[in-house]
Amino acid sequence: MAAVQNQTPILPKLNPTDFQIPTLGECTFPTPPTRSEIISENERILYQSRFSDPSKLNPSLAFEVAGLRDHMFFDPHDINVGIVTCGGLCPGLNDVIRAITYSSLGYGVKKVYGFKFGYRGLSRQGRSYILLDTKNVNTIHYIGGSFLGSSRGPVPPEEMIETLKLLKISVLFTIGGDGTQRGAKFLQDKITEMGEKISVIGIPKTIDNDILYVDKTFGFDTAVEKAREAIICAHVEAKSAPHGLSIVKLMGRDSGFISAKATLASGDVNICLIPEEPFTLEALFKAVESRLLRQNHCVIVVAEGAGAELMAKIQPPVKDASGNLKGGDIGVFLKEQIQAHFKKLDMECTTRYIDPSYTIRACQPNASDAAFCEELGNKAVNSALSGKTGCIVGFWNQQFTLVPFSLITRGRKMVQLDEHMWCTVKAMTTDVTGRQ
Ligand SMILES: Nc1ncnc2c1ncn2[C@@H]1O[C@H](COP(=O)(O)OP(=O)(O)O)[C@@H](O)[C@H]1O
Ligand SMILES: O=P(O)(O)OC[C@H]1O[C@](O)(COP(=O)(O)O)[C@@H](O)[C@@H]1O
Ligand SMILES: [Mg+2]
Repeated sequence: MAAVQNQTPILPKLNPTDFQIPTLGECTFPTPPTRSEIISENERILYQSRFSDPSKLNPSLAFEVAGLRDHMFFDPHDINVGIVTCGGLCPGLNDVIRAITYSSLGYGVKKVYGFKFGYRGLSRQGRSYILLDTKNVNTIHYIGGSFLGSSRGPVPPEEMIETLKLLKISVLFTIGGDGTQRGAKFLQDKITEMGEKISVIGIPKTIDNDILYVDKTFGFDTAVEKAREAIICAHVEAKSAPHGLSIVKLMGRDSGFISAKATLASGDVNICLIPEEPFTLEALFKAVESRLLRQNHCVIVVAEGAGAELMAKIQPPVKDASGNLKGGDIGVFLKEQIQAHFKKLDMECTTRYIDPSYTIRACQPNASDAAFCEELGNKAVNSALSGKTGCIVGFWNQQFTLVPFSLITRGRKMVQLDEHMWCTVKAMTTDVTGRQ
């Protein structure tokens, strides 16, 4: 097998201090009787759970546990909290908003502010919010999207702090992806510099599942489920036409997890293209051609960030408002290139192009994601009341963790070309890297 490239710093040099969560100070308020599990401050979740030599296992490389402590830093009856959702939509946003609202009010928090349209709602010019209560969030989990709206684009941390202080907000929950948590880190650094006692707790959101040190983000399972439905339809279309070719484009700017997982889940994909593994058009044409001649149909799944090097030759990538690089439409490009190729060959190829991107991320979460969101929201509130700050509530080895902003903002999680999941995809599909 050709040497694989490993883009993600999955096992970078980590120090025990990298896992330390900042706290606002001593917890002096006894936690009221609660149904929530009380976490001892010393409990940890090992970073490395798989090993061959136990003597080399370093137990100080471990995550703090998300959840309630026996004492609280904040007296909930004295504080207001805020919630903001930023970046692209993701199934489950409303479920997390609802869980945080219910949990906060359950502890007796005075007011829950929901900021409108991302960080913009915390800015001086665009300041906009609504008070959340059990009535107005009661049924928001029945639908997708964000009840608060979302946006991309920066806001100076000074302006956000001004808003937080004006509304006497002691905790801000930042629901968003890597960009949001970078912004949250910026904000929390400024809060520390100014000596303010405001906690910033992130809840990682992204259908792309590209957050470092988090096994799975909410909405990802739903996105895979929806992507699989699209692939099944694409397969039906391809099989029903002479020399039928279906191309399904899925989201995934830098990481191809949705495409890879949906390929595994459907079993109907013949070629899977992700940003992490370059491919050549020549190898792709050859693979489609031989598949059509042998089996009469072919299904290609392509993540939006795949073939970035090919696309860059046609049109340089542009930046979105948050600074994320976006290339041209790889799905449309492939459709046109393949059609032109078969025209030249004078070979029939009935091409269908399916792009379910926005329908996948705007939908209601599935049951498993909805339950996950409920727990994430509760863990976020519990951790914030315990004086934790500067971290997200993560999920690692089936446990809810606290992961410092400084750790998750080191990069983006990507598919490792030698990991079992991708190797299984490769075994089920045709290689078009041009290396074989
Ligand atoms: N390095 C950064 N510093 C400060 N704010 C950032 C940074 N990166 C992103 N943001 C802000 O976070 C928000 C969401 O980021 P974005 O990348 O669009 O989505 P996501 O959080 O889903 O990755 C935007 O308002 C963006 O301006
Ligand atoms: O149309 P938009 O808002 O730029 O969203 C598209 C982006 O959303 C995503 O699905 C998720 O990205 P974020 O989690 O960073 O918001 C990307 O894969 C995709 O490029
Ligand atoms: Mg992002």
